[in-house]
Amino acid sequence: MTPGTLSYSTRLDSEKLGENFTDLTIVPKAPIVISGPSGTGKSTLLKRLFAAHPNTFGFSVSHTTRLPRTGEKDGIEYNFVTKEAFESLIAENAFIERAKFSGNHYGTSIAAVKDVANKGLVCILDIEMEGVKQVKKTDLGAKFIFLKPPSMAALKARLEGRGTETTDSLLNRLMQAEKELEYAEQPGAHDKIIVNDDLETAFKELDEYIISLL
Ligand SMILES: Nc1ncnc2c1ncn2[C@@H]1O[C@H](COP(=O)(O)OP(=O)(O)OP(=O)(O)O)[C@@H](O)[C@H]1O
Repeated sequence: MTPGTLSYSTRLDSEKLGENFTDLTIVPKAPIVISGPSGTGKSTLLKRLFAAHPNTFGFSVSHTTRLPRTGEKDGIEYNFVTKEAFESLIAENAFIERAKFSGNHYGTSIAAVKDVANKGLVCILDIEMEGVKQVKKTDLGAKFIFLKPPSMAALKARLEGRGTETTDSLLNRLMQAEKELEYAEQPGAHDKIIVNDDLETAFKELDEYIISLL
């Protein structure tokens, strides 16, 4: 079955049976975790994946203490919260994973993951290395995909090209990238490693792998 066929028939079923319906025969029980250095292209590829398969996947909306970038909306890209609010959620054990990165807290709440499943969608978790390690400790049975940049030079160029980083945050992200790449080298760290060099090729590989899980 081609990905196109799958997407089309899923959309038809949804239209016939209700907005939130997804054919349970093609929905895995486990979330799919995608990680990789900041700037490697996770958001870019996931946007395409969601567009190619409407009514199939959902993001859990993470919490963060970092400030919204231009155009980002609360509750859409992230739940933007204060440090105090984030700490209260930690105390309530609300998170399945959380990490501090570039001076800011990020976290995925259990409620946010459940919200996705409650809509009949497969939860895609876009998280960083410490989060991956923490999800591995749970019994969610997640599948782990690592998105790798073709080189550190390409990663730096992408972060610079995105225009979102200061000199400091760029350096922090590149240092963190080295750690992520080192972790990804460990056998069994991820179920699938995809190099995002040519965007079309990387998308095809990601799409085919994910469809093979459904
Ligand atoms: N294959 C590619 N070739 C060239 N540029 C790319 C490629 N994939 C993504 N980019 C560009 O690289 C930049 C970073 O991509 P993106 O924001 O998707 O990364 P990310 O992994 O989601 O980062 P973060 O973890 O910081 O959110 C963007 O400007 C994007 O357009």
